[in-house]
Amino acid sequence: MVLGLGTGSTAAFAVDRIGQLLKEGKLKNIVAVPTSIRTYEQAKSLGIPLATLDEQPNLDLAIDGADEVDPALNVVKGRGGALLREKMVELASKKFVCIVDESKLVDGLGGSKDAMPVEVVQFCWKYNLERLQALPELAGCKAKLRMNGEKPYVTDNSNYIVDLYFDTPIKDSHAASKAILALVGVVDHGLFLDMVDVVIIAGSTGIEVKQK
Ligand SMILES: O=C(CO)[C@H](O)[C@H](O)COP(=O)(O)O
Repeated sequence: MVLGLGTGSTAAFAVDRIGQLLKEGKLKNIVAVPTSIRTYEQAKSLGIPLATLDEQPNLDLAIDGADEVDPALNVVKGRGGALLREKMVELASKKFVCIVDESKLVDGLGGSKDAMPVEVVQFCWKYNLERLQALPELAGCKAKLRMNGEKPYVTDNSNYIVDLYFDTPIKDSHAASKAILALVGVVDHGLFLDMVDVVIIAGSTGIEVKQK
């Protein structure tokens, strides 16, 4: 089985568990494609056999966390900065499972008031930040360059991230996705639309599984 390994504090538990099952001999014949350098290092330290997307372009299953989940199982991802590799790996997977806790559930994407990330090239990032903020499809959003201390945060792909903040949920996330991707210099965004097959939600009363 070819497995996509997500990034973030929740996905890290899944990666640990996969490593443990391999060690105990309860899981065999898997190869995993990590979605970030962080996850690559974690998986390597656990002895999980690894490959790149170039080597394994057809994945059976990808497991990852998410920042927001709407009722149609569309999600926001990328507050951990790994959105581009996550989207590439998860789109290449036959099945994509998200694991979240109930705090991630929203009525509409952008509704948590926290960041919806957009990965942009470093060249004239400010120009693109202003163009993102001015898109009618993102009406009223505030855009901020993600920082790492005094310096801009740099992704595994050597790009910057512009975080978008909304007062109210995005009206039409498909239109927003299209408009963002039409800006030259934008690499990708954290709207993962029509991608998730299953969401496993941990809540105070137990586990709930939602599927498409
Ligand atoms: O998209 C991601 C990283 O780019 C993460 O999956 C997302 O931010 C959720 O992280 P966490 O499980 O730590 O809340």
